[in-house]
Amino acid sequence: MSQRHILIADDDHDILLALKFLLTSENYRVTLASTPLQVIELVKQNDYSALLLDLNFNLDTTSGEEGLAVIEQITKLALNLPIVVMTGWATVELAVAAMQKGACDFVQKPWDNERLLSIIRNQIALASQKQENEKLNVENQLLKAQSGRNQAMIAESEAMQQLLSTAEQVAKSDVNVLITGENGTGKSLLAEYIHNCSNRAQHSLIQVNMGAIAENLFESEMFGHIKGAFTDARENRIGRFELAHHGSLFLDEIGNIPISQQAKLLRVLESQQFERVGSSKTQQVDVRIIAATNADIGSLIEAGDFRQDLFYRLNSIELTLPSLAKRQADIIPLTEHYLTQFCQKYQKDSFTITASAKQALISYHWPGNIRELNHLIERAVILSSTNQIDITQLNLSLASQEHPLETCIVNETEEFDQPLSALEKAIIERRIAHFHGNMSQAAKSLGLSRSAFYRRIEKF
Ligand SMILES: Nc1ncnc2c1ncn2[C@@H]1O[C@H](COP(=O)(O)OP(=O)(O)OP(=O)(O)O)[C@@H](O)[C@H]1O
Repeated sequence: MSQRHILIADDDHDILLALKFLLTSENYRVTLASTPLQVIELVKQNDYSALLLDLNFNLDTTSGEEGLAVIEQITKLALNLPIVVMTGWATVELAVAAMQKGACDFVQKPWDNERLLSIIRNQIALASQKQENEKLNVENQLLKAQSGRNQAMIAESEAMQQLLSTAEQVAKSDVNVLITGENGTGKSLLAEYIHNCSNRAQHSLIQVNMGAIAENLFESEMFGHIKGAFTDARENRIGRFELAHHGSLFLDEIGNIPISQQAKLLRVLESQQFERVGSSKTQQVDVRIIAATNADIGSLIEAGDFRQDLFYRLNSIELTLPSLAKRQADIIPLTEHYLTQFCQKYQKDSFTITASAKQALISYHWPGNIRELNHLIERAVILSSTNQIDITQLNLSLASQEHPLETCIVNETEEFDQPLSALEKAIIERRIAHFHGNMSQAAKSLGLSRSAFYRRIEKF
């Protein structure tokens, strides 16, 4: 464990020296400050494990006002820094006031060495536990949203073999990667693959869908906020950059980053520094960015909707996933993979596919790529009354009609077998396929805002 660093603040030189002696002999690293201003500056620039703070500096020696003002500022700067206050004029009222401002314990001068050391030890342990919990809470929420990931990647075609071998090489370097490709070609899966092959694999891969974040919450989601920073900020909240520290951050659908927020993102990518909303303390992170898009970023740049400098930061290396129609050698292995998966899920015996069905799958143009194949096989497994998939069960003729909107609803007999959520999912898929992956148009056609549309997609 790295050496714990304690900041001690008092205007009495002898007290500073005595405490320094005590704490260094216990193997703490110690920094001393003798004015409130110094304390604030030091906390802004460094990370400490605890602050031992005298409540009375020169101006006024008994009220504790100066110390209380320092506590108020420090709690906004260093969210999880435990503050232990000391004073020679301890009163219950002052102790209570200090705790209300955010101090976590109180010591009266002259102090008892053992008690002081035990308080510091306990408060440091509590603070790191609290920080860990805060991180775990948000991570759990994200993991729930991402559950079902960590899937096998089927890549038998020449094109995919080459792509994966380049991805492995790129993964070992720490450069930012941009993954491009049509909807449903496996961009998220490739991002996971790159993270898992990288030296950061032991740390988290944090995913953010840029289209799903409301513009006014962008900063808070990405950089976190402190309690009270805005009306709904009832608790401190860790942002995605902080969560991805030492790991990778996957920015999906980067074409949807609002132009008003792009400069803020660029700054973090350039300096790896940011501030939580409401805090003036700058934090340093070590994060590798993997971004993905199916949009034509070149046109967005021309239209003034995407910053060129941000694009250059994101696409140090660009990897393009071929559409499924361009990797026919993957179609049957993927089909078999999904058959096994859905037979298990729906507790059915294994399925076989007829030669004509295989041929139809290979010849089909797959506008929705692997996602479309996945859903088609799921549907076939659910609806089939035998354990064989023939061309008739595939319904490819319907699919190949370029997904007209009129066929958005599954046919009536099927409709009565399906829960509302399945129908909603089917409609959303159809709209996406109909508009060739243009999410804004698909959302608009359903009378939804883009972020409401993305929230539904994430739900499924
Ligand atoms: N090579 C593959 N092997 C197995 N399954 C795959 C493969 N590629 C993609 N999939 C599956 O296809 C579906 C779509 O993949 P994914 O979400 O990664 O695509 P995407 O390109 O990120 O889509 P979008 O652009 O819509 O966000 C997922 O269920 C994923 O598990």
